[in-house]
Amino acid sequence: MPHLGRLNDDGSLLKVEALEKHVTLPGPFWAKKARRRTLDSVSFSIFQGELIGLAGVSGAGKTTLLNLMLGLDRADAGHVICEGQLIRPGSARALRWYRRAVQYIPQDPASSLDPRMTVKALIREPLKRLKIKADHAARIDEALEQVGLSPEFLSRRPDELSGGQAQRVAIARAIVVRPKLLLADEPLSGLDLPMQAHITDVLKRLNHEAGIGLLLISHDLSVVCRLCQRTIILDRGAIIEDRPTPELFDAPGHERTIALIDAAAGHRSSAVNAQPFPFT
Ligand SMILES: Nc1ncnc2c1ncn2[C@@H]1O[C@H](COP(=O)(O)OP(=O)(O)OP(=O)(O)O)[C@@H](O)[C@H]1O
Repeated sequence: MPHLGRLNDDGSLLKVEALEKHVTLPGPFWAKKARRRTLDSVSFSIFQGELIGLAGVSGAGKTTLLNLMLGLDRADAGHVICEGQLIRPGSARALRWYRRAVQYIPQDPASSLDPRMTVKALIREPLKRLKIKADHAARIDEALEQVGLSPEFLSRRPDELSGGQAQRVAIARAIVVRPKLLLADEPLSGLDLPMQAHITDVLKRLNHEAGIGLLLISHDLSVVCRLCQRTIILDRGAIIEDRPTPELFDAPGHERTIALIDAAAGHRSSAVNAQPFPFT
């Protein structure tokens, strides 16, 4: 499929339209299996360069939605659309254009980085896999610099990296293909506060300087409010809020949002060297 570079009919880069997903619950082999709805008519659009937070408690359906948006799983109803094309599971070749446009940052970089590979080989790997014809060495240097790592890291292996350095390598691997959008699954979890602030700055800079959009998935609204202009709250598989972040914090429209804001404020106040919580 050629990379057409056009937008969806509503002007968005990525559109999620009335997505439904069910899971079949385990039970005795003779019984009719019960089904539970994990996504319920989920719709939203992501426009070029937007910084969006997708928040919800554990079990809200964030991972289920992410897997559909990445074309790793098939919806029971509804669509994911990018550049006017339906996104669904397919061969690596068929999805190559999409992987160039939309990249994924995993939750646990340490376990997603092949321990046998050097940082240089790890960052080069998506360029090779996606058959990107460019000066690979120059792209690798550029990506490393964008995440604030010096060239001395190129020869290191994952077990020679701290958690924050490994996360920056994971981000470098995602941006080396020059995507339009990053889908990041809890990218700050497991990092201390200074490193969280550093990675937040890296993601902000990528947005300002390279125009890369972000869908940041997190259960923690304190992370979302530092980075994202718009916040979507997912609750029991359905979107209950989709609003500008300051507005959501000023006047939350749902009791489940208030609970998430209270939890986020609690995280901040219990943290050493906590910075002021911007919207409370
Ligand atoms: N394979 C499965 N079998 C049964 N239930 C499942 C399966 N996968 C997901 N679920 C259920 O679907 C719901 C949504 O799960 P999902 O992992 O998408 O939530 P989440 O918001 O990502 O949670 P977390 O923040 O803990 O990762 C949960 O109730 C979960 O128990």
